[in-house]
Amino acid sequence: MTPDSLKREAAARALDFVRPGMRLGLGTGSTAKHFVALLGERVRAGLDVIGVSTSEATRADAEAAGIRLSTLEETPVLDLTVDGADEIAPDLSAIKGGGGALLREKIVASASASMIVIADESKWVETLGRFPLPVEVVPFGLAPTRIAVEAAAAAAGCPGPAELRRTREGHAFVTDGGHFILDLALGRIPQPRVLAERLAAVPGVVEHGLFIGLVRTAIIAGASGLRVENA
Ligand SMILES: O=C[C@H](O)[C@H](O)[C@H](O)COP(=O)(O)O
Repeated sequence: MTPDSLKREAAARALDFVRPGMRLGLGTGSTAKHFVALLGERVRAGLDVIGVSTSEATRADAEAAGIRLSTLEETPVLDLTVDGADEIAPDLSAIKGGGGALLREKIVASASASMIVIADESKWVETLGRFPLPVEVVPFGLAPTRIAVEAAAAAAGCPGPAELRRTREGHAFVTDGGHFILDLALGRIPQPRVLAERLAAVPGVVEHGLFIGLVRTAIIAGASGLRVENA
C-alpha cells in the first residue's frame, strides 16, 4: 500500500457520506483530489450534487471531472465538506494549509453543516505541531506581522520561528487570495485554542491553519485498514 493508495481509500470511504442533492465543499490537496475524481465518477453515473471549491486548483479538477459548481455567494449554506489535512489529533482538531488553501478551506468548512477529513495514517498525531503551522498574512507590514506572530506563539507556550513560504524559484508563495504564508515551526502545540486566539488577534493575520471544532469525522486509512473517528 502506497501513501497515495491509502489517500484514495480514505477518499472512497467519504463517498458513503454523500447523498443526492447535497451541496458539497470540495477540499484541496492530494487527498481531496482523489475525492473530487471519485465524486466525478459518481456524477457522471447520475449523482446530482453541487460543489463549492476551496481553491482554483480544485475548481479546475472539479470542472474537468464534470461536477456542477457553485459559489458561496449563490450557495452560502453547504451540507458537507470533504477535505484533507496535514495533521489530525484525537480530538479531531487539525492543521491545514500545507498547500496554501487554508483561508478558503476554513470559510467553506465553516459554511458547512459538517466536515469530514480524509487522510492516510501518517497525518494522525497525538499532539498537533510537528507540521509547521501555516499562517496566512497580508503582504503589507510583513516584518512586524512576523514578529507579532512569533510573539503570539511564544505567549501560547510554543515558541518557534515563522518562515516566509517560498516557491521553488525563491519567490514569496502567493495564495489564491493574494496573501503570503508564514510557516510556524513549533514542534508541539500544547494549547491549540490559546494559540488560535492569539494568532487571530494579530493585525495582518488573515487566517491560520488550526481547524478547531470544525471536523465532525475523520477517515484515516492505514496498512491495517480504515478507521472512522467521530468528534
Ligand atoms: O492547503 C492545503 C490543504 O489544507 C490540504 O488539504 C492539506 O495540506 C493536506 O494536503 P494533502 O492531502 O496533499 O496531504
